[in-house]
Amino acid sequence: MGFIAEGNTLNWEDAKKFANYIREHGIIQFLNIYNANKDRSGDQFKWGDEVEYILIEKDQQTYKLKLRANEILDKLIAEEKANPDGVEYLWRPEYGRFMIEGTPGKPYIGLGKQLLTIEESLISRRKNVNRFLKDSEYIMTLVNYPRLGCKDETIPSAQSKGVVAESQFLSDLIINPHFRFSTLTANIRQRRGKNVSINIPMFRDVNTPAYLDQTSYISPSSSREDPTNQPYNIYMDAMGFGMGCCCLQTTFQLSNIEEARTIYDHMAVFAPIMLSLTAASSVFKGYLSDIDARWTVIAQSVDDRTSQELGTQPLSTNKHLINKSRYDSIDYFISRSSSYRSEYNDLDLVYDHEIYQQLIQGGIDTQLAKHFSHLFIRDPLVIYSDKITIDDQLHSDHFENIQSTNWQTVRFKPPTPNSNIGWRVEFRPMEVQLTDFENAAFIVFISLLVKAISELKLNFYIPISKVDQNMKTAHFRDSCRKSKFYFRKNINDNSTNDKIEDEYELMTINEIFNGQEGSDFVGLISMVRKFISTQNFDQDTLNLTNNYLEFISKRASGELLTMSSWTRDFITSHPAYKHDSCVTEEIQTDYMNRCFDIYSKKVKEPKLLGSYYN
Ligand SMILES: Nc1ncnc2c1ncn2[C@@H]1O[C@H](COP(=O)(O)OP(=O)(O)OP(=O)(O)O)[C@@H](O)[C@H]1O
Ligand SMILES: N[C@@H](CCC(=O)O)C(=O)O
Ligand SMILES: N[C@@H](CS)C(=O)O
Repeated sequence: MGFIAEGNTLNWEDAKKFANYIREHGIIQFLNIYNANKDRSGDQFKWGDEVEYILIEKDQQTYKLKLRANEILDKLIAEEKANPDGVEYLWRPEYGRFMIEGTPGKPYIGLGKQLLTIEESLISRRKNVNRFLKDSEYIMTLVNYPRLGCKDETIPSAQSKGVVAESQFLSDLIINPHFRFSTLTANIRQRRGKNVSINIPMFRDVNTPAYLDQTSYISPSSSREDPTNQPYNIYMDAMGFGMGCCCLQTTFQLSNIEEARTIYDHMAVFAPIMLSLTAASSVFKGYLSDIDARWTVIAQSVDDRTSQELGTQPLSTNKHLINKSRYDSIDYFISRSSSYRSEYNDLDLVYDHEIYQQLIQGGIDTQLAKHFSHLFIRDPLVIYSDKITIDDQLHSDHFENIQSTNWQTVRFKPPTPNSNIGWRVEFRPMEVQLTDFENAAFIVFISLLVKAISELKLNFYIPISKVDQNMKTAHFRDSCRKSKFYFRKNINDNSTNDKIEDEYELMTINEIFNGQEGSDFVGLISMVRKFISTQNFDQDTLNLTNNYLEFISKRASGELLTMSSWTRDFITSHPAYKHDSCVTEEIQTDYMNRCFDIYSKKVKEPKLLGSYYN
């Protein structure tokens, strides 16, 4: 969840008048934070996870999205307010009125015995919410509700075409009632000048017609010339289709700013790899899609760029031609470590030159100045009317405003003013998994990897343009088993003698994790094992991490399916499936039943989980 405050928000016409003010003061606030914290060192390795859930109501026949997560959240937050230091979990709003986000009550410290508690914490986190649910209500960790946008999929049932999203498929009622979320929705749409337009390829099965109108998206008046009305295309028109998706994030506090900058870069290289390995979203708006991951759907769902910024009209009122959505992969590496080479930053970075100068004059080095002046090409979207003039020494609201609406694969997070929190990196690409076992496995794996990078001085650099190509590849159907990703051949090598093109090659996810036959590349699982061998883990922790690593190794090898592939298999072999890409209510119900039975251990699903989840 991004930066949130109480109060009234400005509509776009009013908000844009303050854009320059917010940016300028956002940078002043950042400089204050930077100067107070640039030399801090020796911060503990603290870290945490964020898991997003959807709220479902199950009756005998169907599963529907329940639009009252906000009511449950009110109760959870009341408990937190009454006992701020004593609650085991922190609960936060998410975009959908059917969503909720949970994090540990306090960050974990160090790596060791507490790894044993992660899965247990995820299990009891659900129970913590269950206390406030009715018998027929459940929270599930599904990336997206398969038929979101089809008729009658919510309780209460809701009509489309509200004034906020103006969507022909989604009601405004699905948006969390906190002002942040409706303001984001309306202001993105108004800034852009029209509805967002999300287009993803449909899976073309033998009976899939070129034009499908299961959700009647082809309105009688719309023409086949319309880019949103192309054959074999799934068209969605609202922020909720993207930000209604759930992810699994992890955040790490590193010992000092330099370590954080280095971890940021290496984890950015990992983002597409982990997106592919955790892929868990292959159905959108009731259709089987030809992509396996949510990322592009969210990217398109919050793309507020104007025609000028997109280059279809000459720049006049806007300042920059912008190559990506606010939600996208990062464009720039920021580390000053010895393994960094400027050639890795091979994208033509768009950044605000005035902000850049402000940062340089404030004492920031060119690399970090470029990073933040790149984030600050964006306008603030949510401005709270009574929090415009604030004390820049005490607050960071304006900085956080821009920072937290740059939803990128990794986020470099400076310390929070007036707190003991240090420099952090948030890893954001992973898709949430069906079971707490899988979520725990990925949380633990990423935490071990982050530590291994620092302690074993691993080097994952490849040119950032190749990371972008990997990001595209990660979406391909079954990319985890079938695609190849650019990856560094020698991750122990921090020398800089080779030609850049000789440093990397195309590898499968299996090779990246399990090593390459006939080469020195041993794979990440071995690297993480090597790191573990340097830690004095007790036997229980060793057994646990071993179990998780074996599971991840099998996902990577393709022996176990990703949730996306498993979902495709389930749907295409369902007796009611007509090989026309349509996921009907009947199929969805059986699918959700199956997910539910797997999660609650009523059935085993070895194709997805092997024998690891019993
Ligand atoms: N000092 C810390 N170091 C590392 N991680 C922390 C620290 N404090 C909290 N976290 C973890 O960071 C995650 C996000 O917490 P935080 O309160 O920073 O959220 P946020 O600002 O809403 O994040 P987001 O960047 O997702 O908008 C949680 O997993 C939490 O456990
Ligand atoms: N739900 C979003 C992330 C929302 C956020 O930025 O907190 C995702 O799946 O990536
Ligand atoms: N949850 C995200 C997307 S709406 C945020 O609050 O920034």
